[in-house]
Amino acid sequence: MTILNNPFSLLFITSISLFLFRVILIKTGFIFTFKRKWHCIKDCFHVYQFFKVPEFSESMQRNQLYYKVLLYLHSLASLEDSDFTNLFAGRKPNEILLRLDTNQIIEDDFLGAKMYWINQDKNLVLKIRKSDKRRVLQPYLQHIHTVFDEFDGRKRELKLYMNVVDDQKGRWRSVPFTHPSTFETTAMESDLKIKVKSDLESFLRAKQYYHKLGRVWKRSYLLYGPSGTGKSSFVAAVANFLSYDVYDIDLTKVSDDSDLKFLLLQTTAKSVVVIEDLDRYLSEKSTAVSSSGILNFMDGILSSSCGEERVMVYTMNGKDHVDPAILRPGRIDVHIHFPLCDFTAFKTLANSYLGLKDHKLFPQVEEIFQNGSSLSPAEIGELMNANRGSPSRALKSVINALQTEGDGKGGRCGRKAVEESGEPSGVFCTEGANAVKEFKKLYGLFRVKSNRKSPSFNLDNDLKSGL
Ligand SMILES: Nc1ncnc2c1ncn2[C@@H]1O[C@H](COP(=O)(O)OP(=O)(O)OP(=O)(O)O)[C@@H](O)[C@H]1O
Ligand SMILES: [Mg+2]
Repeated sequence: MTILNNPFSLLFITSISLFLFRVILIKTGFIFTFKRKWHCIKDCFHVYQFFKVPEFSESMQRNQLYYKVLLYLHSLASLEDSDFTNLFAGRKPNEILLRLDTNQIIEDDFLGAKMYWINQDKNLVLKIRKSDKRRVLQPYLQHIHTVFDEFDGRKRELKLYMNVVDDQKGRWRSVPFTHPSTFETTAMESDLKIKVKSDLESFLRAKQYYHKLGRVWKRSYLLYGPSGTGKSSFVAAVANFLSYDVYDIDLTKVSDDSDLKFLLLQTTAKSVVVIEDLDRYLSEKSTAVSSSGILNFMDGILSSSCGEERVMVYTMNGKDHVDPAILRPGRIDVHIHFPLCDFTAFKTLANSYLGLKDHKLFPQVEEIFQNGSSLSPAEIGELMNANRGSPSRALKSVINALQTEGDGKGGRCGRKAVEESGEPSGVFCTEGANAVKEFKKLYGLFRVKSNRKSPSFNLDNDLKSGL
């Protein structure tokens, strides 16, 4: 009693009690529970309005706003305060990304109003006080657009989408697209490279132009040529050049023509949609999609509603056995031939793989190429890679491989030429030939060997610089 009568003791006990109470509040999470209850009580005195942003529209098209909002929410600091957050490894070393989990609520402040986002399965729901709605809703949505555009302006993380079978959450699965191929690393005629780049650049700027013409804002390319000539690498270079995502369609996983349409519907703008080895699918009939299904995919009415701002790419080993309807003028905008390696392509490869701009063996290589080439850039690149420790050895092994792997006649004749020149190249000759054979086995290159003598890259259709 005497202690309680003493004001100093009383003050001391009160301070200790308050301190302990604070510690309990903070350490136990009681304060969070209290805050939550308080919110519930406050909610009873406000009327809220809800706005749903679904991932897909009624016609199963992807809703761009959904992705914009999701990206915006992932940029908010308050994401860390959500009860349950997913953690993912980022692209940079040691980078960790936070991602909202389903049924979690994230808070945002805008112009003094509280905005709540609820992540439901395939929907994002905005909860906002009715009294704030008229004042803040429009500016808030505009703010989300601006943040997204700023983010998109910086180099965004590209994605590679692949179609899967029987998936409940949509037909596309994505992984980060990290293919390093660029136009600089692709060996092709420099004139052609410049034309393709300017065609893509003018396509990017031509939205109004296409619409004035009543055309869908898309551009399609057919890449054809033997295996290992850089068709797939070219697709990656296009995607990196445009900063577009890639949708790679595996036709064996498409159940019928309408399924193919459905897949196209689910692609997003700013993307490269690719069908690789189209000729093989059609000739082997390894897909349930018909030729007319492919034609509809290429230019069907569907593309007018969801084909905007897309680059479509089809690759083939050769055009010979393909339905002429697919190749008819006007259907695919640009045809690009990918030939076997020529001297120009060789020099680009030597520069990339060996850091060589010139070498005393170059004239010899050029002479061999003048008789026609028998190897693809992939094969020559692999020989250079295997001998990258010694540029001279790499070049000799390329020379020997070109001579040995020539069309029989070229092989014998070439080897003789080397032997006559007194070069100690017998070893390289065998090594080169074996290396190429091994490489061919590895990459399944023993298949089609058509178009062996393909003198240069060419565009079947002139690229229209006006577009
Ligand atoms: N023109 C080229 N320039 C630079 N590298 C090339 C070129 N062609 C092929 N390569 C190299 O060879 C490898 C295989 O090339 P790629 O997969 O692009 O060939 P492809 O034409 O798509 O073959 P396929 O018809 O078998 O699919 C790649 O790793 C690439 O680096
Ligand atoms: Mg390929």
